[in-house]
Amino acid sequence: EEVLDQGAHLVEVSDWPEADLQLGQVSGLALNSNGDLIIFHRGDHIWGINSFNLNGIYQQKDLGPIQQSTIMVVDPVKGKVLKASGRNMFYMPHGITTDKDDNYWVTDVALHQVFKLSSDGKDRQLLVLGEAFEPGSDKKHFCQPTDVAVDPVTGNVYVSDGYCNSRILKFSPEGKYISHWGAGSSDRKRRASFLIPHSLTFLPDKQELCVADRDHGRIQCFMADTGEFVKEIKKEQFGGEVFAIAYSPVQGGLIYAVNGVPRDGQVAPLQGFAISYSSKEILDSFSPDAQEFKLPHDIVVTADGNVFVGDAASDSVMKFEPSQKQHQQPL
Ligand SMILES: O=C(N[C@@H](O)C(=O)O)c1ccccc1
Repeated sequence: EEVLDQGAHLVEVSDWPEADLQLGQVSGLALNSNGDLIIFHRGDHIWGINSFNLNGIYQQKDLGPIQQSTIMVVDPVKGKVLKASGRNMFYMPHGITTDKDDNYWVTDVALHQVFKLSSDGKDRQLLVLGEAFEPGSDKKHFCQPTDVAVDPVTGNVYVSDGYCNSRILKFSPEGKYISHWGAGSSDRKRRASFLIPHSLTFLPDKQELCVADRDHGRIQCFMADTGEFVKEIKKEQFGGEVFAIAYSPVQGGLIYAVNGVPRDGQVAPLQGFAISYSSKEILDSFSPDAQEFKLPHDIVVTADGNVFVGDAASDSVMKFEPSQKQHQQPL
């Protein structure tokens, strides 16, 4: 179907950021309650074909943790660095999210752990889930966990686990295991099956959790409370891979997504999408005008409709802002 010609079209803000942010592979993006952009990146560590063995065991432990600041707080208007932290803690950063108290929740796919960190610049570990460097699939182990989402009302914590487990786990605010669905869940009602649950976003106005089911090239949404399946959004334009999603409660709910290149070759252009949650229609698609997307890896949307995309291959973050289509240059 055509991209519906209504409302705004997202265009790249080509002069953002003003300064070079000295980023490594950008794996995760988040926003804090002040609207600042939080960037989670890998400094000089690179996820390559030799980073893990076939059992998901990290092979480069002897490199030690990343020395650079892996957590950058950046102002959304100019792209200036406001705060930098996260040194000497991580081996292979992946997902980052904030909770209603502005704590950071991050995943590290080499440590196979989830951390709740203070955002005062001291990175105090307020909660740690999983066992360092020990992959597993029980209630106390993850295998390359990819992302975290936190329900702002209940404080419940959802973890997408991950490259080598294909399940979603639900924990209490204090980190007590509650339930899980996807692989390994016996509960018939929750017969979900994921192929790299890669990104999570919480829908606060619907009390739902949506998952980027990456290699199935689809978005699946569930009741956050029960894990019950609600809906699936799968589009030809995704080309078989959905890497990341974000949500804005405007216009009845908009889901933003970025796609990726499937293992057996590119079948669709790399781009971002704005999708109506209710109609599942693609309302807008967007991509950078100067450089192409290479590995769009995470996406966030601000309260005023600006979108940031982190790219894990071009080591960059790109900003997009809504511009009314009507004022576009005539073709
Ligand atoms: O998925 C991969 N990477 C990205 O998702 C990421 O960097 O998080 C990957 C898989 C195999 C080898 C190399 C990279």
